Amino acid sequence: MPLLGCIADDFTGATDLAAMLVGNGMRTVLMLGRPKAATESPKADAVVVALKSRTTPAAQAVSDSLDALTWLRAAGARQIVFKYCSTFDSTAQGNIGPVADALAEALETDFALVCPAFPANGRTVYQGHLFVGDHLLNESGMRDHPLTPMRDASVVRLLAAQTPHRVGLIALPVVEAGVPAIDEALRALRATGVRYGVIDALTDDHLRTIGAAAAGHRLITGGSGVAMGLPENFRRQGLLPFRDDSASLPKVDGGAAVLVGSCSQATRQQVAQARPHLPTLILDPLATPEAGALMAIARAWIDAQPAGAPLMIVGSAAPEAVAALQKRLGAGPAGALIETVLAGLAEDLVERGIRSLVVAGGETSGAVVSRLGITSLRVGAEIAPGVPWTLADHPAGPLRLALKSGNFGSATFFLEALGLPL
Ligand SMILES: Nc1ncnc2c1ncn2[C@@H]1O[C@H](COP(=O)(O)OP(=O)(O)O)[C@@H](O)[C@H]1O
Ligand SMILES: O=C(O)[C@@H](O)C(=O)COP(=O)(O)O
Repeated sequence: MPLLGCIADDFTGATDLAAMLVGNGMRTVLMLGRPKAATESPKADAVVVALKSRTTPAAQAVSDSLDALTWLRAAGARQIVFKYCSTFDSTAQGNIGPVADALAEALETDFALVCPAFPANGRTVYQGHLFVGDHLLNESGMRDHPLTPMRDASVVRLLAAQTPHRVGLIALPVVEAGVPAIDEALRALRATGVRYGVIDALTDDHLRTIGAAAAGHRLITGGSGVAMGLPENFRRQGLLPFRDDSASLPKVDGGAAVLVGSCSQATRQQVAQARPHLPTLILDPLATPEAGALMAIARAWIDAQPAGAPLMIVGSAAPEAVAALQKRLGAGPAGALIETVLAGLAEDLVERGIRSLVVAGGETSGAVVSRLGITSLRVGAEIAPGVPWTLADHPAGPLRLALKSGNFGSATFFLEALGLPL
């Protein structure tokens, strides 16, 4: 019976969180999409349900999240984590606020922490402001995200625009003063009717303290960083044994491919580094803005590549090219076009014997995994912080998948993932 139940708003975010839990000694199963009511509870210490609810209409995101919550509670989860992006990816309407509101109400709690910090990947929160490396969120590449452009760095303000409830701040000195000081600050916030406490965190030590302070919380919201300290709470209660076997996965034979849908600066750098080492197709959706025709071009290219050699297919582009396609098709349809094409190509590649797929982009990963009909993943060791290899059952045989958040990984990530010389 799982101790911890998690609801992630996209698929890469779910693998990130699962990697964090595995790395901290919890056996973790990842369920892709809303589990059917009759789905048996997996034998795991933690279950992460991966939704594609970050950019769906808010009502859909709420209903999917509530369904996941119902299933997780029936499975026995004692505490719930709502995982969103460490860059707080959302729009002015949601979906973080509406989903958090609905989960809090269903769990009958009047308070939840809001902790997007993930220092291992450069996300820190100070005075409630989110930094990506040494830039404020709104001055980072997230400013130009195709679906969720982030134009403010104040997490308090961003969340306040998405919920009718009050949002407060637990500032760094309180976190540094330790668990009793955090408890005291939370009591004070609750007493004034604050529903959400954005909490500062700059280091893993801060996250572990925050995790300890959240031991009794029914609902915790944040990036994967906030989960770092949670396994220890269960260990302290004698509910979780020490485990050191959580990350090993069996070997998988077959070819490898990289599919890129993320337009983030980090991913575009990774493409630039990998391109000289990998046969690469850069899709041109502006020239061919139709899924069937774009796929036909890509299929012909795939068929012309040497059998067994790893390859890379790139749908993403620089901000000007993204803006041009969005102007022509609309932002939603432009994103859907690239997602549809990459997901269709993933299916083709698996048919052609590819067994390891590296997919860059959260929405893109969701589209690929859904198209492949995969419903659960075993989570293995990390290639880079927040990006583990995972193993999936597929009718063609076991598949290795690395679902990479657009922003994660060093410039050589694709080469590292494929085991190519750097
Ligand atoms: N050339 C392009 N023009 C417009 N949208 C694109 C282009 N390439 C990719 N996209 C879309 O951008 C979105 C990127 O989001 P996502 O896959 O979640 O990446 P990230 O992890 O960086 O957020 C996807 O919907 C993808 O289809
Ligand atoms: O928290 C994070 O940064 C990631 O886990 C995440 O959610 C990734 O989202 P994408 O950047 O859309 O892949």
